[in-house]
Amino acid sequence: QEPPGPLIKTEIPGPKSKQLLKEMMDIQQCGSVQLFANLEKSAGNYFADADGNLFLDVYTQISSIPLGYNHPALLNAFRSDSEVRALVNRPALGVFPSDDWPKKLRDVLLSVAPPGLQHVMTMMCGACSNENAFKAAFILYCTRKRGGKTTFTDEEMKTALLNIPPGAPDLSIMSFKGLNSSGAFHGRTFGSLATTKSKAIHKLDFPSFEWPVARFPEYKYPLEEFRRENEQQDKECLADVEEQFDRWEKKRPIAGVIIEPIQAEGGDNHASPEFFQELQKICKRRGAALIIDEVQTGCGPTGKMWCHEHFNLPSPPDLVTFSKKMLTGGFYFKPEYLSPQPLRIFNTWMGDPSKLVMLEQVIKVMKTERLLQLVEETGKVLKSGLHALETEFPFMINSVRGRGTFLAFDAATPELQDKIVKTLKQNGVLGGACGICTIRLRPALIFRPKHAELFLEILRNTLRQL
Ligand SMILES: Cc1ncc(COP(=O)(O)O)c(CNc2csc(C(=O)O)c2)c1O
Repeated sequence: QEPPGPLIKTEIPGPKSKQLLKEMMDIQQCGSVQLFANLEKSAGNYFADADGNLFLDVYTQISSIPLGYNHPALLNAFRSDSEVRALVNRPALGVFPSDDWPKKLRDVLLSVAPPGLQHVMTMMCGACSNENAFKAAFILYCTRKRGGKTTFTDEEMKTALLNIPPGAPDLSIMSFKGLNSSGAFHGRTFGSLATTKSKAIHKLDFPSFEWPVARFPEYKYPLEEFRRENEQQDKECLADVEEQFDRWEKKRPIAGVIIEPIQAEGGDNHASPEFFQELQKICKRRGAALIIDEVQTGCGPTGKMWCHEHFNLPSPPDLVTFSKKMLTGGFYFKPEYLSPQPLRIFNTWMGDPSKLVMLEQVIKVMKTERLLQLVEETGKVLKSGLHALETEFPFMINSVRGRGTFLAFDAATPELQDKIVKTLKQNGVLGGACGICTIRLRPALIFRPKHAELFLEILRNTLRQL
């Protein structure tokens, strides 16, 4: 049962969180921990911390809990004997999946596949999903280079083990970053990290690949007042994509392009449907895979199951990666991206059947409670409220933007961004920051208009306080 509203009893973080943090710092570097949760008292849209404080949560564990805390459908997900067994007998899915696994993949994951895609691989997390989507892109690129042959020369076999061409070919994946903004986030494992362009601290001290980066559009808001400038952004960025393909053709050919439908770490940077439609045409013409990273935007927060559905692409993306609210990692893909041989896209677990038991419930609740419609309805209340606040506090916040409840606004300075997030927390709201000065909203799919009104009231009081 959700509480009627936030309740802050202590300074934030409170004494128990501070004590627990001290204990944990003796075990690992956990300076990123903000609060310790009391999972028994957390309910719906409310996060309870170890000190008895209750927060309205509009950040939801970095945008990864679809139905809020302790949803009954999830608490009851492991009632039957078969569900418990899926929990306790974790299989190596690439070798000994249980006999209900093909049906689970069809009934759960393929039932919500992006339009036009009928293949899916489960994986462990967002980075793992992107790593293996890259591998699928490289396999197809090289198979095509061999004229469709699926055998390897002795030289390829030998040099692959030495990490040198031709066995380990000098190819690349292109990612995106605006000229003056923080850029893509695709994960922190080595391949995905090579395409991550949001913060230096994610990458310092780690060897990486020198791969191409194209410009991501940087729009002015409100969109309707800057149509011409923003169309010019699209034009320049698409020209940059073409130029990168030309420039890297000799040096390190681009086998794939990865892009978020909204750059969700880089500062909620948006691009138009026209930009994505043109990008897809360029990828087709250049023989590069288009990989849409829906790890943070996927599973409904923009009002559609998949954010790229807003772009009306003439054909499906080649691969779509997911994690977070989908509770399992993985990627959907076109049939040509099926590896010709087994054991090339592989790891011990290849995902986790118990997560599909939970996802099945999430999808059921999304349907029965019409949560995509609720996201649209709540998003309208939230967005118009944010527009009212940017009018009331024009020197503090600006550039309200987003789809569904996947909304954001900019603070006038990075310092003010930090103060707003900190003061919101002290006032009982867990929010999130991203990019250089953006405040991002990532509520659960069960966030209702009443929660939006409450959030807006607390945000208004916070801005008046600063
Ligand atoms: C668009 C997108 N693609 C891939 C990832 C990586 O997912 P994980 O590896 O963290 O599951 C993420 C993860 N998001 C994320 C937010 S903060 C963060 C971090 O590691 O600091 C990671 C993502 O937003």
